[in-house]
Formats: sequence, structure tokens, C-alpha cells
Amino acid sequence: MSALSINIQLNTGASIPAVGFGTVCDEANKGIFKEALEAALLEGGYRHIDTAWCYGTEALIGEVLQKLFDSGKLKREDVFVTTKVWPSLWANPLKSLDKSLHDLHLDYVDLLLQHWPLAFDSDENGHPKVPKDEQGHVKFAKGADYLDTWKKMIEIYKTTDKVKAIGISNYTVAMMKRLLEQTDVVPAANQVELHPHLPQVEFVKFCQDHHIIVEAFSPLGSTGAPNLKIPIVVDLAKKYGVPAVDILVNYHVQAGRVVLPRSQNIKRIKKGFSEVKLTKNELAQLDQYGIEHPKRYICQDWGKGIGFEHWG
Ligand SMILES: NC(=O)C1=CN([C@@H]2O[C@H](COP(=O)(O)OP(=O)(O)OC[C@H]3O[C@@H](n4cnc5c(N)ncnc54)[C@H](OP(=O)(O)O)[C@@H]3O)[C@@H](O)[C@H]2O)C=CC1
Ligand SMILES: O=C1O[C@H](CO)[C@@H](O)[C@@H]1O
Repeated sequence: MSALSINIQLNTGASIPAVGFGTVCDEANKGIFKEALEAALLEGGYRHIDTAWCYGTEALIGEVLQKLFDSGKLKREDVFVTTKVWPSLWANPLKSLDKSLHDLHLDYVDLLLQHWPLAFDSDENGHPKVPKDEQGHVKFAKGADYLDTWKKMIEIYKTTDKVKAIGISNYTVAMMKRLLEQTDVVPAANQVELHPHLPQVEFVKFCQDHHIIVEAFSPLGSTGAPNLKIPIVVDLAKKYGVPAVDILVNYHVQAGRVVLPRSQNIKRIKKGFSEVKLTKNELAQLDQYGIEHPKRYICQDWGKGIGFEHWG
């Protein structure tokens, strides 16, 4: 069986495909992005797209979706689409969502995430995406609280048909506790960096205890896929007779998490991922590897001094 046909239930009751197509794209790959996405949907078996206003790929995704809907090869309800509100648009998540919906050629998304628990001092159109002062330090919006964005997203969720579910990304446990104390919608998902170099065991348990689905970004270790070389991943791949990438994907789906691998290599995309029934012991060994060899790949320069200190 393919890992791409596994689904998980969100706390809204909706179903989310456990494997989503990551849509960060380097400028150099923008030329093949549409072909890659079309191959993912028509030949790779993907039914879940993970995007964001800040990736600059939403208009390309919209063109592909429109083409596949018009030709009858795909129906809107066949595909789960997530987008995100970037911190430069923290004050106006509805504007961010409307821009995304326009570019995606959609009238709703299945999941809207707050991209980071941060508020940047940008203009009303969200530019610059990461404002900096003359010393190169990120400029934050004075007096803003990241929960302001979440509260406005709750309003969108409760009063419009533009989102089926709302969630968060890059929230720590302390930030989630604050959110749960101060607001009345439990996020459907929290999307964070997670892989055998960064298992975040306590974080995962907190989310599970509160019915928040964990979505794993950068599962391969981001550009260059360094996690494919992790020794225990290589050993398990040999044991099960599958490529190492299948172990990195099944590390999440077998534990009830969503995973968001990215590729713009059409041959790899068409191959998909086999389901590998890793044992509880093997999943624990993969966690243990990261406890002993922690490594975070997405280290943003706004991480220090605002609640992400422990990231190192
Ligand atoms: N919420 C957030 O803050 C964040 C969310 N994300 C989301 O998560 C997604 C995935 O994370 P991302 O950091 O992009 O990277 P990944 O961890 O998915 O790694 C992508 C890299 O792995 C390579 N790769 C993919 N498959 C294989 C394979 N089978 N063998 C060898 N190399 C392979 C890709 O190259 P190639 O194209 O050549 O296959 C690319 O260089 C993003 O695209 C985005 O949707 C990511 C970062 C932050
Ligand atoms: O989602 C995201 O992708 C980029 C690059 O990995 C990162 O800045 C952001 O959180």
C-alpha cells in the first residue's frame, strides 16, 4: 500500500491526507514547478498540498488546479489545500487569505495556519516580508501580540465559508498553553520542523493530548535531504527493502502525524512512498536517535529573544 493513501482525522472531524506535497520552491526550480505538481496529483497519488502566501508559488498552484478542475481530472473535494498567514500580514489574516484564495483559484482552503507566532512591522500589503533595521535586526510590530492574529483567524473560521479548519505553525508548548488559556478554538494542527534529528517528543505528546494534529515540515532535513544519511534510517531502509525516504515518511504517518516532503524531481514524485509498518520499538529508536543527535535545519534569524531561545 502507498503511504499517500493514509488519512488522519482532524479535531473538526474532517479527514486530512497524511502526506502533503511541500511547495517551497527555489527560483531555479520555478520553471518545472507546475509540471512537478501536476505529476504529484495525477501520477504520484498526492491529495494534499501544503503552501503559504510567503512561498510565492500560490499562483502556479492555482494554474495547475484550475487546469485539472476544468479538464475533469480532479475535483475540488479530492484535494486538501493548506495555506498560511505570514507574520508580515499578522494584522490582517483575512487579506492574506483572500490573496491566497485569489491566486489559488479557490473559494475555500481546507486549513489555514498562522505561519509563525510573530508580528512584523511591514506595510499593509505585507511588504517587506521580513522587515529589518539598519543593523539587520528584524523589525517587530510594536505592542502586537501573536494571539491577535489567532483571534482574527477564529473570527474568519466562525463567520465565513473560506476556511474549513484553522491551525498554527511553529508554536512552542508554552505558546500553545497561552493560546488554549485565552481563546476558545483548539487549533486543528501545529506544523513544526520534525524528523529523526529533531523528534520533539514532549511537544508531540502535548499536541496529541490536546487533539492537535502534528504536521512535520522539513522531514528530509530540507535542501539536499541530509536526513537520508542518518544511520538508523539507512539500516531500517535495508531491513524493509525500501528507499530511505520511505522510512522518513513512515516515521510520521505510522505515529499519526502529517508529513510534508518536498520534491521538484518528477521521477521521485512519481515513485511516491510505500507504507512501511515500523514497529513501536523502531519508532522509539528513531526518536532516541534525535534525542542523542539533535539538529534543527530551519533556524530563522528572528528566533532569538522572543521565545525560541531553546532552539539553539
Ligand atoms: N511552516 C513552516 O514554517 C515551514 C513549512 N515547510 C513546509 O514543509 C515542506 C518541506 O520542507 P522543506 O524544507 O521544503 O524540505 P524537505 O525536508 O522536504 O527536503 C526537500 C529536499 O529534499 C530533496 N529530496 C526530496 N526527495 C528526495 C529523495 N527521494 N532523494 C533525495 N533527495 C530528495 C529535494 O530535492 P529534489 O527537489 O531534487 O527532489 C529537496 O532538496 C515545505 O516545502 C513547506 O511546504 C517548510 C519549512 C518551514
Ligand atoms: O515555511 C517556511 O519556509 C521557509 C523556508 O524554509 C521558512 O522561512 C518558512 O517558515
